Amino acid sequence: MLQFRNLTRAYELGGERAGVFGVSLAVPKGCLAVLAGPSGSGKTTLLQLAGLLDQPDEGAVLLNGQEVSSLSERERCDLRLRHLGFVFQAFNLVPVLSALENVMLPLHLQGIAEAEARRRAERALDRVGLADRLHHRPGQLSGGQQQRAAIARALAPDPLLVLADEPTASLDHAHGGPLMDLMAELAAERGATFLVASHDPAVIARANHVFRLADGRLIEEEHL
Ligand SMILES: Nc1ncnc2c1ncn2[C@@H]1O[C@H](COP(=O)(O)OP(=O)(O)OP(=O)(O)O)[C@@H](O)[C@H]1O
Repeated sequence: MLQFRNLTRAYELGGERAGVFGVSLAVPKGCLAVLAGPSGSGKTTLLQLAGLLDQPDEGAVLLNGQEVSSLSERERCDLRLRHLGFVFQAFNLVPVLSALENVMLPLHLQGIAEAEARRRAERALDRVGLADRLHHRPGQLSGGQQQRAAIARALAPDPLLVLADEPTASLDHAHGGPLMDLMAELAAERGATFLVASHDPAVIARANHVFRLADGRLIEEEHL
């Protein structure tokens, strides 16, 4: 489903060279894959390349066999809107909108009509256990509930690929595991592919595939 072919994205700062170097990997459809590694190992850089938010210096990103990293900005933007979902460490929900309105937002951007957008958003929030919190604003939800709303927002448009950067980092330990269980269930039931960057053992323990990075290079792969 997602492939990196010999990806290099180098940053030069103060005479130091950092980034990711020659990374090749493949993530099959419907699986929960984790990019693991210490701070600075290149996890976010790879997620940004997979999310078409950045372009590699060398190599290619393929989605369903199609080379997508060299498409125009407009084409990449369109692919992002239609086929990719994002979950961030800090949830990134719009504070003045309710949970329901937050989840409806990407559906509106796709041009989906109001009633259908509402139906899909309600279904997505119900699936993540927030049926009784539709009209709460983010500030009226707990951290775990906000992250579940963010997952509902990422999944409501039915993306091929969901990218999550340290999704459990703002949650206490008791909430990280159940959140990952939910992602694993959603990956299996919807055939959506999840690529998660994390150094949280609770996240890594639930992955189907673990790609370990160090200093911008892939050093180990585990298929569980
Ligand atoms: N825009 C940039 N300019 C210069 N260097 C950068 C830039 N973005 C990332 N880097 C460097 O590239 C390396 C990889 O960074 P990246 O953010 O991908 O790591 P990470 O594994 O996600 O770390 P963390 O777990 O701390 O988020 C780091 O050494 C970082 O300092």
